[in-house]
Amino acid sequence: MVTTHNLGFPRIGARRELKFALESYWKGQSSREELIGVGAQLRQHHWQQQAGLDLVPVGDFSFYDQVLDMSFTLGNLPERARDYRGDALDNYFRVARGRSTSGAQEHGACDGVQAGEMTKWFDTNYHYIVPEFMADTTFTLDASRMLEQTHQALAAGVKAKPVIIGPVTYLWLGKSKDGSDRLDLLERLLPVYAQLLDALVAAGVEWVQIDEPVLVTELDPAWRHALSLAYHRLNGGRAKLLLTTYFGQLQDNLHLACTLPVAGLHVDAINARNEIVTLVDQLPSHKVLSLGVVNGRNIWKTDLEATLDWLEPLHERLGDRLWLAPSCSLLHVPVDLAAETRLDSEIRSWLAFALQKLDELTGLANALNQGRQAVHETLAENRAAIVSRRSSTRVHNPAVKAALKQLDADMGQRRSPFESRAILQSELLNLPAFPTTTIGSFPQTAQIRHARRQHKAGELGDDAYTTLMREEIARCVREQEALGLDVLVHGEAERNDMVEYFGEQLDGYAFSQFGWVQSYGSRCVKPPILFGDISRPRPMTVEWITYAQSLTDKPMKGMLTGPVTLLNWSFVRDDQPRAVTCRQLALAIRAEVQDLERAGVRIIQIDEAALREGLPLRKSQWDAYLTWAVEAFRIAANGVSDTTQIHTHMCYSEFNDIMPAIAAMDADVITIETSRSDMELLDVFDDFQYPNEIGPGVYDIHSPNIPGQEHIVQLMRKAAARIAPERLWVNPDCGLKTRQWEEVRPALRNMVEAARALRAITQPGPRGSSAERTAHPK
Ligand SMILES: Nc1nc2c(c(=O)[nH]1)N[C@@H](CNc1ccc(C(=O)N[C@@H](CCC(=O)N[C@@H](CCC(=O)N[C@@H](CCC(=O)O)C(=O)O)C(=O)O)C(=O)O)cc1)CN2
Ligand code: MET
Ligand SMILES: [Zn+2]
Repeated sequence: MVTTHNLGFPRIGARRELKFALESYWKGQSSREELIGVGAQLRQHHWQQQAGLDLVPVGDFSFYDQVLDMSFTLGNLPERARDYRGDALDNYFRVARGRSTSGAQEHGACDGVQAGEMTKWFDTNYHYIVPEFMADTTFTLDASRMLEQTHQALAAGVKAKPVIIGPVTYLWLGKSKDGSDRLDLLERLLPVYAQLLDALVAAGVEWVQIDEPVLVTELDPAWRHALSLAYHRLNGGRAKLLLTTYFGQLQDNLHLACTLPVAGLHVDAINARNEIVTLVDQLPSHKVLSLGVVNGRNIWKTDLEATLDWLEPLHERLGDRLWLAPSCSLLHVPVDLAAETRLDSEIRSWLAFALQKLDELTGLANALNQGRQAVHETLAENRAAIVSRRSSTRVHNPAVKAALKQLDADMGQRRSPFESRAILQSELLNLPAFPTTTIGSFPQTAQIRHARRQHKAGELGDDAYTTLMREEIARCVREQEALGLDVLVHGEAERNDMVEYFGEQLDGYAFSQFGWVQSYGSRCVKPPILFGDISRPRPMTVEWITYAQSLTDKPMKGMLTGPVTLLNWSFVRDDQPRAVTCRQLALAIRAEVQDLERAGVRIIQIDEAALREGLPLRKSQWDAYLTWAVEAFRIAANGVSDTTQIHTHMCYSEFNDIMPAIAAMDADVITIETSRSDMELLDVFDDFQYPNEIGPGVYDIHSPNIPGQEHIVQLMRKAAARIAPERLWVNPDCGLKTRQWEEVRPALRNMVEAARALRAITQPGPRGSSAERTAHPK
């Protein structure tokens, strides 16, 4: 019999129950017990929903992040959080979210602490809390969370398979704080893992899923050796280990993955389909092979018959050793398609969310165990959906395909080089030195969200909604004028999200009502569903921006999301290369850029926050990706005259290995995150002689702390030591939507004051002047 199992279930809840419970607890509106109760109920419910499987994941639930959970399990708290005497859950949230000292003083305790760094989980839009290491880091087991959840599951009759992050991936995900080698900690880490595995077996489980997704990345010999050492050491215990990889191919780690001494191996059979036959050949005959045959990263139905055509011969060879699962944890997809009553029924028939994906898995297993005849109805229904999607006129739009054919290289080319553009733009815009601006969004207040919800529910008419949003924009403009900012934004009040908002307005996109996916902590996104050829039926932002511009004499930035970010943060079609989809998006955004220019908008920002995120996990594939991604941005951005200033924004700062691509985007101004790194990350712009203008973030918007004016001046002076001052802008790290006005106001006031102070102490040359001295990289 084929065994079915799942690698992880979306824990936020079908109605985001966990999000609301967390936020209410954080605001002090509900008790610790209530929060813990919601967690227990969600787990129970999710196990019930997975009861049709042979093995169900346990320990995949988390109150904030599974990597932070692992840090607590291993006793690896950041030094600054170690001797906290308060409640353990409270300490966990302190590390996850940070706590400002000023806030703490209100409670009469000094429990302020800096948040752990957050970074993206492989190539997903999920963000984890980075483990921190030092040469003297030691580990001690705290198995309480894993054991409680395991006991809860076993008591409820769940066929529990605990899930943990493997030791090598755990080290790989973390950062050394003192420059020491993380791998030196492996010897200290392994005994704690051995204890944890023993404790789980003692609790009554047979299998443990141990995730080592590092196996799909390029590993140097030291990391491969670490894997070998780790699993030879852990092999002595009684737990049956299912070594689990996902998100890619094993390639040159394939042999290693096959030979590590474990009881079973899980691989992503969506991304690594071409490796499976080799794997079956090489895998020792006592091992189980779990194939991830249902895509855990998208929302399309699996082609069941094609999958069976491929699986049946493998089943014949492997027999009971064959297990089936989704390709990765279902954390990255929404819970239940059944809730989506408003989706167009044709499009809906093509989709599968987490619960539907598990049904597909059971269907496949039944077909293998009992023959296709046993599930012929399921197969017929599935076939109809697959055929309908393949041939639907909703998917294919000849006009879009024709426009794509018309694309030529000139479309991605500005008319003049940056040096000439900078001079023209500076004459026209007449900005002071160190111009101040923000990244786009201002606080999304409860009133704004509430109004949008009422509008969506039909309780608030279009006109009333527009009026409310205009009022919010007007308020935002007034606030910025009062602060004395130089380049204003409209504040993005009318946008639910920077990606979904555009998805809702483009043809070729569908969107769900409840398709939430966790992005970090309690924050979720509802990725729109890109199912067909993309076109823009009408301008999307022009009215809002021209309204905002009409309220002020200061320049108003147009604000768009770029094609690469729309692609990477949507669920996209799998029936054509991503590069092609991206080019279609680029054409739609290009038309919007040109409409904004025509409407008199002189500065247009095109956010590419997810450009780096889309980098393939293997460096050998970076060039190909960057080539089409940069080309798409250039098509979107460069259809304007020299006098229009193009900005782009990226909310990260590690550009070291992609600098030529960043320069090739040729944006007039790029705003980036740098405040936490003390401007050191600008070295690469200096080394590379990046020629265009840069706004290094001086205000860490992820922290509740308000940056002082002095601090900002210091940061900017450090920036000016690396970048010619006439090419510098002053701005926050990212948008302000998750912050409160009470925090934003004083922070921006200090930022504007800092820019004024800078102007008094530094007199930069005219804009465009230093650019002439540096060679253009292309
Ligand atoms: N797509 C995307 N990815 C991204 C980012 C991003 O901004 N967008 N930023 C980076 C960090 N990730 C983030 C992800 C989400 C949020 C965020 O703020 N999400 C919001 C939801 C945003 C949203 O879509 N809001 C909707 C729905 C709001 C809502 O929940 N309304 C309530 C009702 C409220 C009321 O009636 O008062 C409801 O429907 O129940 C809207 O504004 O319309 C949240 O989780 O709280 C922030 C950062 C990286 N990845
Ligand atoms: N313009 C967007 C904002 O300010 C950019 C965000 S990048 C995640 O929110
Ligand atoms: Zn950002």
